[in-house]
Amino acid sequence: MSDTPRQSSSAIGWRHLVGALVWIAVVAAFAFSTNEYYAGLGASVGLLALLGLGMVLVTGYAGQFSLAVGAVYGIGAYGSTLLTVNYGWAGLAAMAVSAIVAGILGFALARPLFRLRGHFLAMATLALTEVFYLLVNNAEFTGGSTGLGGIRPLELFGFTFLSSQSHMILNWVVVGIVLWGMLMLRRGREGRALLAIRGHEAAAAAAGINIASSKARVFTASAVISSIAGSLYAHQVLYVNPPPFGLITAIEVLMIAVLGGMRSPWGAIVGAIVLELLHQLIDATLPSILGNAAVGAGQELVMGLLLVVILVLRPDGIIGAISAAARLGRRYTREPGLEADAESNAPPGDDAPSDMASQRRAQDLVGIPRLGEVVLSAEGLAKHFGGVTAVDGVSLNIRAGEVLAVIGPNGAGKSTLVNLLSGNLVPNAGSVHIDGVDTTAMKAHQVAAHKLSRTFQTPCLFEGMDVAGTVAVGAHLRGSVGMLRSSVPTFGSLKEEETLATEAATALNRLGLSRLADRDAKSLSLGQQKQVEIARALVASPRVLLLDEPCAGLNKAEKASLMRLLRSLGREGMAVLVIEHDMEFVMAAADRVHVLNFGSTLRVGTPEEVQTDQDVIDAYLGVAHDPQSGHAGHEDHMTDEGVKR
Ligand SMILES: Nc1ncnc2c1ncn2[C@@H]1O[C@H](COP(=O)(O)OP(=O)(O)OP(=O)(O)O)[C@@H](O)[C@H]1O
Repeated sequence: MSDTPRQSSSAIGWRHLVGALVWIAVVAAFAFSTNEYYAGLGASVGLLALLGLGMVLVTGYAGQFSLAVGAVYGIGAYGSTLLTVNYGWAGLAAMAVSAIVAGILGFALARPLFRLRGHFLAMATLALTEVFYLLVNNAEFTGGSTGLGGIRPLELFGFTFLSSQSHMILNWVVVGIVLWGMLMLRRGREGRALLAIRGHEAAAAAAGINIASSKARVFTASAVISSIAGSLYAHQVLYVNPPPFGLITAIEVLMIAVLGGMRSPWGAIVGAIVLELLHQLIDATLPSILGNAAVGAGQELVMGLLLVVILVLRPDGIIGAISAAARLGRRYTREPGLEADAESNAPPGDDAPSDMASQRRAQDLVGIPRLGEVVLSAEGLAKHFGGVTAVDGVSLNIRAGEVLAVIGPNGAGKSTLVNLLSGNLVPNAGSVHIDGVDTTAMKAHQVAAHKLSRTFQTPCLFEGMDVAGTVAVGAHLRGSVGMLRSSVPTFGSLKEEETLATEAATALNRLGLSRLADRDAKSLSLGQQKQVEIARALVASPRVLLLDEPCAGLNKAEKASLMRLLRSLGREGMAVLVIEHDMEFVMAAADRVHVLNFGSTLRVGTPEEVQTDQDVIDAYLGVAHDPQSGHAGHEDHMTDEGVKR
């Protein structure tokens, strides 16, 4: 199952309404058919599911491992408590203000926090939870370790939430709303952006996604959700003390998300329910095995072991396992021949409705420089990595309608040069201008907004995303729907989503990839992945296109089609820079060739001039240059094109 189901206006409507009614009916049926004790348990599981949803949002969607959940849960609980007990506020107003405070704090802390990665981020966010715990445990105004009581139950439209049944229904209605919002978010532009960030930050930034801003917004949203859970807790238990807001809760919520599956919001729901069932099972069986005294320690031991087993065997959790089984089922039930059909990949450009593509390009390129005008110019670019000078004073121009090939031996600085042009790296010296605008110090997403798109030497696709979703990420800057409008779709946001999906389909069609639209992009062959990246770059309608070794993994027919595609892009006025080791391709496709050696420019000229230049032959083409194979006499090698900054 792909993480990126697409959204259309038909996706919202009666099916969602029916889903909501079924959700409420099931929750109400459970609440009213059981006793106070189990309804109370159901209410607690609802709160844990809500906290799990917050974690899935920030960790599962955006890939940022945060354990700040204890602290924000506590902000909601203590905020509601203090405002209602000390100032006599109504519960709903206290809940709203606490959520706003948690959101503001989340937003303020997000930027410094998300400079950290992996376990450093986990440690820092865990420290936040611990600091909050120490604060409320020692401060006088929070009642210290004794806590605070006297909280009033929640009242809504004259109804007072007193019974466990009412708490359960309220909690699960809130869970349902957040679940729906998160499912909607995942289907839209902002959800795709988060999944792209999770998958590959450099590629996400190159597609125009503002990574820092997206992370800050998702952390804010997660803080608001956890804070609401805290407020609900306070108004249901009517007493708060520090223990529920510490380390143990953070780990329990992590356990829920891991058990259920981080990738889907359903994981939080399933994880919370299954974890509670496991608790019940252990409570029922452990005393007879270990004796009553060891039950607490035994619980923790069993849960810890379970966490390790899940992480080793099924890191995508129960929902991941269900999805894998469903995929397997689909494969067996699929009509014979369909799979083979999906495998067969028409060469790029062959099934492209060229008139449609040209029409779209013509629309997109209104107002851009005329053929031959300089679109991108770089002056004296230099980049050092410690003692290594990767690029040393390189200057170049790319003109509208031309294909400029950059060639040179391995390690000559070609990829570094592209990273400098695209904003993925900041130069130590020199400047870059696009359409006269100085983009030298801009970040990759800002450069992308100046109509520069790129592909990577090693395809940078996104885990769990299908081909259509991957390409739609490239259209990020063509849309404007933000997180809130993605989560609560409106007619306008759905319309925009349909437009982006159409744009992605057009780009896929142009590359001959339409039949692969539903396939997991990372499961494709290297050549197909390279083409998906080109489609992702093209859907942004760039003025400058940078291709890093696009021929790697392509067969002869696919290379010929790529050549045709480059020519047609040239005719449409795009400025193309292509790094390539395949000399036959370079000589046929390029208008000019820029030869790099040891980070410096060795020669610039037409393919014919460069091909016969003795310095170029000595440095790169060499005696081993084989016109049959078309490859220069140097071994290709792949480097990981991660975030190099
Ligand atoms: N992030 C980095 N840290 C340190 N050194 C780097 C980094 N990126 C590139 N280099 C070095 O800079 C030099 C140029 O590397 P670059 O990848 O730009 O060369 P290239 O011409 O693209 O090579 P290839 O054709 O093999 O891809 C190499 O010596 C490489 O080891």
